[in-house]
Amino acid sequence: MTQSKWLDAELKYDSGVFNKHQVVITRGQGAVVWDEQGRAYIDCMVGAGVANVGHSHPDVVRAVQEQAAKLMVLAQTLPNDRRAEFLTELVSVLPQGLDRVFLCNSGTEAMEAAKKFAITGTGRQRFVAVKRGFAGRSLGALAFTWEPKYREPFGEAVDNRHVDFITYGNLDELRAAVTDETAAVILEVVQGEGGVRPASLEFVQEARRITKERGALLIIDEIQTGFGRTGKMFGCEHYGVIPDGITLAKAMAGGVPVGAFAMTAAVADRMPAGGHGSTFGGNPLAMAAGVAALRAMKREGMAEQAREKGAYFMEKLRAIGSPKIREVRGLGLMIGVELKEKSAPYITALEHDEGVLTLPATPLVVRFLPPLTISREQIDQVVTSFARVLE
Ligand SMILES: Cc1[nH+]cc(COP(=O)(O)O)c(CN[C@@H](CCC(=O)O)C(=O)O)c1O
Repeated sequence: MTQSKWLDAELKYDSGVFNKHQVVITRGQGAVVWDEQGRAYIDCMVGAGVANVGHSHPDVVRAVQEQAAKLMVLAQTLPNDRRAEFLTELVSVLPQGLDRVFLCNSGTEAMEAAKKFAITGTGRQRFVAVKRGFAGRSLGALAFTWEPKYREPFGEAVDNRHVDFITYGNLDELRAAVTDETAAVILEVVQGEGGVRPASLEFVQEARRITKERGALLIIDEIQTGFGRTGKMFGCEHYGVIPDGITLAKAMAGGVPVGAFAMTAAVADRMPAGGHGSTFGGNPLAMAAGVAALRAMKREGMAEQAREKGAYFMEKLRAIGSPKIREVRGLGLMIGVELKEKSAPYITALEHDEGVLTLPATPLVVRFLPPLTISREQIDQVVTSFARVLE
């Protein structure tokens, strides 16, 4: 079969940073995507945890179509009905007190904003981050990203001398690292790219206690755990903790790029006027998609779906009983299967032989991030396929 002209063009003109698969995906609906030959794949990748509401959710599609025909572009200095509607909708689902929002266009931008608001919000310059944490690829966010392979190519341009890294879950290291110079502790309640690792209750609750005690902020990175993924609207809800700030992106607008840093008024009010900004942040097109996505999440009870289906999915994965599986772990529909060998060949076999898309999370883990609307029948298909490739 001749290689696709679309694949040719991407391989020829793309920057080269991505390891390109050999399929060209042209369409998606719900939990399924199709390649240009019309082959269907159950998508447990969804753009690394973006399509929580499913591909091309009809409400999101309609909202984008209508808004595109009305007004797509507007600077954030000019108020807009859709943006106001989105902010109102978002604050209504955020943990109590997080009612001031900086809007941007990606997770890494949300993390950059969080860093700046934390500095002005506390007058401090040091941060505590967690080993295996992933905060984004920009030079500022990379300072909080643990994996050396992401930082080393850029040398001193990634300056993390102001960051103290602690071991995920280590209370003693946490207590020793947070001082009166600490602006914020940054952590994910489930490390996603770091291997799908849920935090312990005591670690997250101690992070909240110790930051309050020492005048630092607790910023929880919900870019991957947010919007129903873990079985609650936000991952921090599992821990009974309300942070001072939350970074958000991925699923927030049903697939249209949006990022945000949601924070308390106490933090927001200490940023100098004009101290940060974003050209595309809060644009009416993305805001319309976000309103539709948030309303669909609530109306369809997607967080509850994730809780129920996640328990079912993990139970079925554990029942495979393969000697190649070390552990099945996760929260809601944020699931990782740690193997006793490299996961890459199995991820490839799932795609090529079984028509199932998954993604890695460190070299040994197969990560499953399906739409929260995936059906139980589709889960069964995925599990059967996974059992087959493990044989
Ligand atoms: C927790 C978390 N924080 C921040 C980011 C950065 O978001 P963005 O700037 O929108 O990509 C991501 C991306 N997570 C994916 C890593 C993507 C990459 O390799 O880069 C992932 O988990 O695969 C996260 O999962």
